[in-house]
Amino acid sequence: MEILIKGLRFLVTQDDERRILRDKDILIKEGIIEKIGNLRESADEIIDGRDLVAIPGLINTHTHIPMTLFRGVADDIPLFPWLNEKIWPMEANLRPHHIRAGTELGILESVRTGTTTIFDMYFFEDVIAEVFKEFGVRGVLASAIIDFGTPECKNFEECLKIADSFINKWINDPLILPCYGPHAPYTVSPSNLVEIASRTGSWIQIHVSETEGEVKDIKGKYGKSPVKLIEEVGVLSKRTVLAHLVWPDDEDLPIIANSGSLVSHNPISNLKLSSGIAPVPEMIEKGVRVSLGTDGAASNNSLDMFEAMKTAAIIQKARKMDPTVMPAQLILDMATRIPAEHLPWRIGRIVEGYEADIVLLNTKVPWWNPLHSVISHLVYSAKSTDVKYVLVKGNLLYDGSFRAKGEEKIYEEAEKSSIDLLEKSGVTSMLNSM
Ligand SMILES: CSC[C@H]1O[C@@H](n2cnc3c(O)ncnc32)[C@H](O)[C@@H]1O
Ligand SMILES: [Zn+2]
Repeated sequence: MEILIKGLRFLVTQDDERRILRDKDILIKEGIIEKIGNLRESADEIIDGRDLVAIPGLINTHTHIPMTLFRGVADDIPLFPWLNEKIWPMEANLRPHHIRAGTELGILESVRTGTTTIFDMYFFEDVIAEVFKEFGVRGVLASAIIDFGTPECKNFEECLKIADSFINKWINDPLILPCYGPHAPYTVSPSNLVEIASRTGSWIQIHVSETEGEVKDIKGKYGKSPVKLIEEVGVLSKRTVLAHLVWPDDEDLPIIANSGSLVSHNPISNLKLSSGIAPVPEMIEKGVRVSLGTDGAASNNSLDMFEAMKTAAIIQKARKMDPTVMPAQLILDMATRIPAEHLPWRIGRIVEGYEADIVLLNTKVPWWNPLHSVISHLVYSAKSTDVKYVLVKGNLLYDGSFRAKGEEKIYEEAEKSSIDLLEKSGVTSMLNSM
C-alpha cells in the first residue's frame, strides 16, 4: 500500500535542524516514510497537500482515556476531593463495556485533534489495548495499581498480577507499549513500589508531586519528598514517566535529570484542579526531559494537545514575567520528538525511514493567515479543528471522517455508559430530564 501526499504547502520535519520544507511530497510505503522530495504522480492513494501543513503526529504523554465518560461531572474542586468524593465513587462501578465505550470516544477525540500516540493509565487496560488495536492508534498503556484495589482488583497483589499478565500479553505488539501504572506514592506503599520496580526492563507511569498537600503528606510520613522516595525504591529510569511534578523541590530536579525519566507536564489539568503551575523552565534548565499531556477529560476537560501546547507556553511567560521562556519550537518538541526519543518506535519526526505518523492541517482559515511563521502559528494560533488528515503507521485513520467506526455510534454508546455510571453512583445528569 502506497500513499502519496503531493505538493505540501509546508512540511515541519522536526529533524535535528528543525527544517521546514515547502512544496514537497511525502511517499509512504508499508507504513514507512519512504521518500520526501518532488516525486512522481501515482500511488494507491493520493492526498492533495496544496493548502496543508504536515507535522509529526502529536504525542499525549499523560491521560486516562475512558474518563471521557466523566467529562463535566466533577468540575471546580481541587484534586483530593475530586478523587475521593466524585471520581472514585463513580469509577467503582466501571465494567469492561464502559471502558470500551469511553476509550472509543477518547480515541476519536484524540485522533480528530491530531494525537497519534497516547500514554494512558487506567483500569481494564487490556480492553483499552484492544480498542487501540482496532482503531490503529499507538498506545503506551499502563495497567493501574492501587494498594486498596481498583474496579478490577481487590488489593495490590491482584492488581500486580493483572498488570504482569497485561505486560506479557502485549510486550511484542508493534502498536502497544505495555507499562505498570502504580497510581501515586500516596496510594502505593514503598515496599509495593519496590516490587513493581524489580520487574526488569519494565515501563512505569506514576503520578508524582502533583499537589503541595501530597508533598507535605509524604514528607510528614516518610521524611523525604515523593521524588526522593520513588528514587530510593528504584522507580526512576529512562522507562519511567512522572505525571505532573508541579511541586518538585531543589534536590528533586537533579535526581530526575540523572535518571533520564520523562516528566509529563499537564498544564490544563493543573490549572483547573488548582494544583499549581509546574516550574517547567527550571526543570528544563536542570536537564529534566519534559513532554506534554492533557490528563483525563474529567479534569481538563478535553484531550486537545493544541490547547495543551498553547497553555504550556503562555502560563510560563506570565509566571516568569518573561516572554522569552518556553518558545514555540520548544513546545512543539515537547509534543513530538522529545517523548518520541524515549519510545521504541521511530516517530516524532517526518524524515525518511521513520514511521508515518503524520497530521495534516488546513491553512485556509483566517487564523493561519498571513503565514510568516509556521511554528508560531502551530502553537499560538492553530485550532485542533484544523486537523484534516491523520495517519498512524501509514494508515489513514481520519480524512474528515473517522474511518474505524461511525462517530454517531461512538457518541451513543458513550452516553449510555456514562448515564449508567452516573445513575449507579447517584449523580444526577441533565440528560435524564430531557
Ligand atoms: C492508576 S491511574 C488511574 C486513576 O488515576 C485517577 N486520576 C486521574 N487523574 C488524576 C490526577 O490528576 N491525579 C491523581 N489521580 C488521577 C483516575 O481517576 C483513576 O482513579
Ligand atoms: Zn492523571
